[in-house]
Amino acid sequence: MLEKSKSLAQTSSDMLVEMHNAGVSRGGRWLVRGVDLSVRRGEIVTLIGPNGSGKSTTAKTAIGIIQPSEGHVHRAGTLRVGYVPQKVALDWTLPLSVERLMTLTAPAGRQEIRTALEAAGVGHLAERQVAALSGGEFQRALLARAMLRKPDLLVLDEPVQGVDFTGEVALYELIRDIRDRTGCGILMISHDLHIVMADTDTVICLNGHVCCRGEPQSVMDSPEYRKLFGTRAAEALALYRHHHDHTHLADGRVRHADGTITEHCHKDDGHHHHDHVGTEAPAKGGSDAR
Ligand SMILES: Nc1ncnc2c1ncn2[C@@H]1O[C@H](COP(=O)(O)OP(=O)(O)OP(=O)(O)O)[C@@H](O)[C@H]1O
Repeated sequence: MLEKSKSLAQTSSDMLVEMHNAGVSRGGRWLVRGVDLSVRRGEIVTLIGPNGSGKSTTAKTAIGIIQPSEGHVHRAGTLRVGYVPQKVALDWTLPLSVERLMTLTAPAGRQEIRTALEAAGVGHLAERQVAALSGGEFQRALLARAMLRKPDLLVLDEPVQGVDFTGEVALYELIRDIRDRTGCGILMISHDLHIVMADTDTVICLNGHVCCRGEPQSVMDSPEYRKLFGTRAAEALALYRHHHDHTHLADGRVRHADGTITEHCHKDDGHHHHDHVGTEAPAKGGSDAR
């Protein structure tokens, strides 16, 4: 198996990370395969997909925490990564202030910490115990910590987990502000199959492979949606739906719409007829079950 991960001077100066046909296998099983992905400076790329579809594995492979089992990952030579993982290992019974949380992974000066917390909208919580933070406040603190590294690439694994809808909209606005202010690229994993930030440049839907990709079109103008979530939410979020034209069998093989069964599927293998991205009616729907 090929194992390639390298920095290439030949990528354009804006290119932060590129994956070409990257796959990760463990114990004889492909966790994810055939991933093509790139994130440039100032770009927001969102990974969506059901649980276990390989989103975290893909993000970790992009930043070098995991080496690809096949394919290639190219990162800009001087790439600084800010990473907010899905799970943070904390002993919630121990006293830990927000300020101290900021220095658990790397040292940072007090002023620097204050500035980062202010920028994330939680400057007033520096002395607060982490266990006493709300879900949204905790995610903001983690974002502030990631920003301390002044990253070129910010990788956010489910940044709105445990956050209610209003908090989710506010967090997405903060993430967009961070991109606008710093010009960093953002690779984000969305916890929701259907809703992604309107500012996302590219949505990539994974299900062990790239099912489909494209731009989310922000057209949330249905009266029902606006009534439910408000006009502001409609401006901040976009709905992304897609159709599946194949089924993942229990043994890992793929049954296509035309009835054929293959070991794996790729978008150009001739079995797919309508991989696409579209903005549709706002009712949640579309299945991505294996
Ligand atoms: N080190 C590992 N060894 C074996 N299997 C693994 C390993 N890491 C992840 N997996 C499996 O790979 C699959 C993809 O996991 P991954 O965490 O990338 O999915 P995900 O899309 O991020 O899921 P979720 O939405 O639940 O967070 C899962 O079935 C998971 O159990």
